[in-house]
Amino acid sequence: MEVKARAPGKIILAGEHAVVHGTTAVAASIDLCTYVSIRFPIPSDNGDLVKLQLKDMELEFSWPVARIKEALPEAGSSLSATPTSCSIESTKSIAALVEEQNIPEAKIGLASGISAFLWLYSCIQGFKPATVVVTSELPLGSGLGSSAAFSVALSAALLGFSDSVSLDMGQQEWSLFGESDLELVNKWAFEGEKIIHGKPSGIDNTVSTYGNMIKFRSGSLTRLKSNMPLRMLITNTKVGRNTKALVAGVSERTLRHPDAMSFVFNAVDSISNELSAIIQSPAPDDLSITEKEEKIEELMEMNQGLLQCMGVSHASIETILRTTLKYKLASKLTGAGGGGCVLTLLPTRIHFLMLFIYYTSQAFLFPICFFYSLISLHYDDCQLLV
Ligand SMILES: Nc1ncnc2c1ncn2[C@@H]1O[C@H](COP(=O)(O)OP(=O)(O)O)[C@@H](O)[C@H]1O
Ligand SMILES: C[C@@](O)(CCOP(=O)(O)O)CC(=O)O
Ligand SMILES: [Mg+2]
Repeated sequence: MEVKARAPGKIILAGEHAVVHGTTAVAASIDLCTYVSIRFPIPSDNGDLVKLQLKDMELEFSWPVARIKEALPEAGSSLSATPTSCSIESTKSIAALVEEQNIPEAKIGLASGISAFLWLYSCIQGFKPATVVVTSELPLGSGLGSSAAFSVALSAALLGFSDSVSLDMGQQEWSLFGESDLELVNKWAFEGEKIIHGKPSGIDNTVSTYGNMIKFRSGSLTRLKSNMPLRMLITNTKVGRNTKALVAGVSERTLRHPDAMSFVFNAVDSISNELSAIIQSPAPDDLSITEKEEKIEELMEMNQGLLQCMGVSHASIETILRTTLKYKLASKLTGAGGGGCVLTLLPTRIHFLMLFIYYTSQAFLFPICFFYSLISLHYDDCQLLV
């Protein structure tokens, strides 16, 4: 039997980085997903390998089950219903398992994803041979939460085979998890994110697990219901970066300037709360859509300024900001910054096609940019195909 899970990526409308330090952030899932399928060999296959195939990159990694068991005895003793953090000892053993695989130098960033795979796989499924296939519509390391979508889809697929989750195995369509199963998927995915990000806030795995739009603070989520159209253009600067290093950089700055940074984080908190209130305010209220959009644009600009204070902007991001400003459009980075993707609010006054023509006429942007056109927000939560 094969189980396939899918989980969406995300954008952060306000509050990235500050959310790691306990303030509020607002995120929405997008309709680009990561897919993970798992197949266990039938007895006649005589398989004794755990295989991980990253289809988009045409890469395959494999380990004899006995080798994983020898390196990670601790993992096999955990219960799938009890998410477990990877100890320092297991982190070292996993590093050795990953090193044995000779990952191509240009793809070395995958090491953390492969490490998360080894931990989640052996904790949830124990020491069994299997073939795990991963594909993704998300660009990796670009701020759209590929690490979280990977961790969520992987946890969901692995749990789909475990006794901890009760699913109707006769389904032919994508099926949704129940509320308590979603919570379990989210907790395991957070353990994966910890291996990839170092110190994640948990917002990315939470929005990927539950879908739609959420407000998130210190591990707890509030589901948001948007009462206005919200169109975002996503531009990928294609400048590679690593979330773990950027998050660590902000923490170091916070240690150097604790007072100043606490004001920055508090300002971000207010921005996120105001943004979520505007998005949720009932449609026929005092503010017209245009007034709401203008407020959101201003909040995005303010959030971007504070992200610059945290030291996570980049020349490529500033180029996009300048370009969109020419058309009186507000933008901010999304995710960890340092390159990656930029959000631009497309207010109802702007027709997307018009903007596309203007924007693409900026020929100098072509070598560095890639558009995702309009990505629809409010995508579903993680799902399973059995
Ligand atoms: N489909 C995938 N297969 C393997 N590893 C993945 C996949 N998606 C994400 N990852 C891991 O997550 C890392 C990118 O995560 P991160 O730096 O947090 O950026 P983002 O989450 O914004 O894409 C990759 O370098 C890789 O280690
Ligand atoms: C910077 C941060 O707020 C978001 C990181 O998102 P991404 O990995 O760049 O997609 C980190 C976190 O909240 O865990
Ligand atoms: Mg990430």
